[in-house]
Amino acid sequence: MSELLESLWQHDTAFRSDLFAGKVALVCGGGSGIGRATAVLFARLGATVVITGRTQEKLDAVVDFAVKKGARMHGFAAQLREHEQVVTLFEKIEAEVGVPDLLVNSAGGQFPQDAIDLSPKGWNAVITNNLNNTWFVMQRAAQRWRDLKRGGSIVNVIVVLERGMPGVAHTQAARAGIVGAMRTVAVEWAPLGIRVNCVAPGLTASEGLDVYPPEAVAEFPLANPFKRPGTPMEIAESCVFLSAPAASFITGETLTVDGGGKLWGELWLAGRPEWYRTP
Ligand SMILES: CCCCC/C=C/C(=O)SCCNC(=O)CCNC(=O)[C@H](O)C(C)(C)COP(=O)(O)OP(=O)(O)OC[C@H]1O[C@@H](n2cnc3c(N)ncnc32)[C@H](O)[C@@H]1OP(=O)(O)O
Ligand SMILES: NC(=O)C1=CN([C@@H]2O[C@H](COP(=O)(O)OP(=O)(O)OC[C@H]3O[C@@H](n4cnc5c(N)ncnc54)[C@H](OP(=O)(O)O)[C@@H]3O)[C@@H](O)[C@H]2O)C=CC1
Repeated sequence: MSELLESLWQHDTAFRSDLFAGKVALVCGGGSGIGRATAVLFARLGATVVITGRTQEKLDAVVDFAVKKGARMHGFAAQLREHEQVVTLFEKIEAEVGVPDLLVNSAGGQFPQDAIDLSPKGWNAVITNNLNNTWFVMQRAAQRWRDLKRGGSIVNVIVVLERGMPGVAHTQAARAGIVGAMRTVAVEWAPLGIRVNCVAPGLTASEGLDVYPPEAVAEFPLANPFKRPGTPMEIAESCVFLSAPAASFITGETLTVDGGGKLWGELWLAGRPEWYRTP
């Protein structure tokens, strides 16, 4: 783990080292994968960072590393599907750290299953985990910014929607909901000085891939024309760009970071069905 964190810390970046000095960044899902890379990058660029997720130990490992590097980072556990926990989380952050200026929502996940077999409980679990949690957090941030008469930036990490994604219909539906909400509030919240954007990663080498069956994993190199997964830092750089002043005129937009997977590639997350095998 410390090797991985060290490589994130050393990774080349185009951004200025004091870009976010004086800012507080909240990264949901910051204990692993894309969220962890984003949190580490914010910390390297001078932000005070708060990471959240359900598992305190995962958060502590990232916080301990960052603090040893001289960065300012805090880890507060929360179940973001529960609105009350989101409200309490914001109260705790404001009391102990300060009001976040920047929000990156990278908390989420799903399991692979053919859509025809999804149970109502499984559908609801994934919708709640990817639509409700993101919405609760972005709305709470916006409410606090409105109350305090200050703006902010929100970046939601979603999935690529253009071609559908066999094996994860539930998550596609949830993320499409986020895009609809994002485009709507980009207009409603512009007068409040709030920008809202999404980053849509392609296949990315994170712990999150551990839930996919071996036959799906074996074909992951077919997901895009580079024939490799992206790295969490390749996604993090886009999250940070959209949070930065360099993106001050960008709102309601989705930035796809998928190595061209939208244009060429195949991804069968629950395994390739017989019909789509070559004869
Ligand atoms: C462009 C490329 C994109 C593709 C690659 C994408 C990769 C990633 O997104 S990686 C990132 C994310 N990380 C994860 O996905 C983490 C793993 N997933 C989960 O934690 C769960 O899937 C969860 C999101 C559903 C967790 O919700 P929770 O409410 O805790 O779920 P339960 O375990 O209680 O299950 C509720 C219900 O859901 C059904 N179900 C859950 N897992 C499976 C499964 N593996 N297969 C089939 N059905 C599943 C099931 O109905 C569960 O109820 P019970 O039957 O009563 O257990
Ligand atoms: N890796 C990939 O190929 C791709 C990933 N994505 C999306 O990007 C996002 C980040 O994924 P990635 O970093 O790869 O995967 P990870 O599983 O590593 O990251 C997801 C993080 O979200 C946290 N989390 C999940 N559900 C909740 C919840 N209800 N409340 C609080 N925290 C939660 C998890 O922590 P904990 O379990 O401790 O709560 C975990 O740290 C996800 O939305 C994912 O679906 C999109 C496209 C491709």
